[in-house]
Amino acid sequence: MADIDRLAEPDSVESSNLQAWYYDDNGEDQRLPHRYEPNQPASPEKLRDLGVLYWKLDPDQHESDPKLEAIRKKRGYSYQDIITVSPEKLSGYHEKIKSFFEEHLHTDEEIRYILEGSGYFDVRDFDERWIRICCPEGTMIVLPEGIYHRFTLDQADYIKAMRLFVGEPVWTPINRPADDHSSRKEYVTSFMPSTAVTVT
Ligand SMILES: CSCCC(=O)/C(O)=C/O
Ligand SMILES: [Fe+2]
Repeated sequence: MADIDRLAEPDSVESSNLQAWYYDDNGEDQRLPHRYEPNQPASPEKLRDLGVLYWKLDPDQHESDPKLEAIRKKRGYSYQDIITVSPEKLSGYHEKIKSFFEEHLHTDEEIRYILEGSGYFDVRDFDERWIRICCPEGTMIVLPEGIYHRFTLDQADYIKAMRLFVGEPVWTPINRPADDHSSRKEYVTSFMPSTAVTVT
């Protein structure tokens, strides 16, 4: 395997230290962890099967990180910017926070690299359960095109994230229901267990 391919490999199921769990929809503040009692962890295999990729990177090096550079090159991420989500830093904070937490999909991957602070991405599995993915500083996460998901800050109310994209960015969320959207159909074909083709 070439160096760039090795460097750009997502964290493996075995090496993963990402924390994810099934979301207890108990009506409390969305920024709380919403863990069941006892907790119901979601395995790295489960996230892999849903098409979620992630890497643990060093945010102090984000301006000259060979691993980030390899990921960017390998996956064609030609665009990047930085977004800070906090009541003080983001104009239209309340509307944006509300829209991030509406269940939606995108017509492209959603790629975020958490440089400071933390938050939660929730992804829907095929049993209609939410899986909450904890994203502390240093997490780079890729949600595949067409996956239903949402985002919330945690109680610290602060995240600074790099957004990456292939080509000209399109941030527009497509709210659920979007089952007939081509991106959703493609996602279902690729990842739903009864339709996905498994490569052995
Ligand atoms: C962590 S960046 C803010 C969330 C966001 O940009 C988005 O599109 C959520 O789905
Ligand atoms: Fe999104």
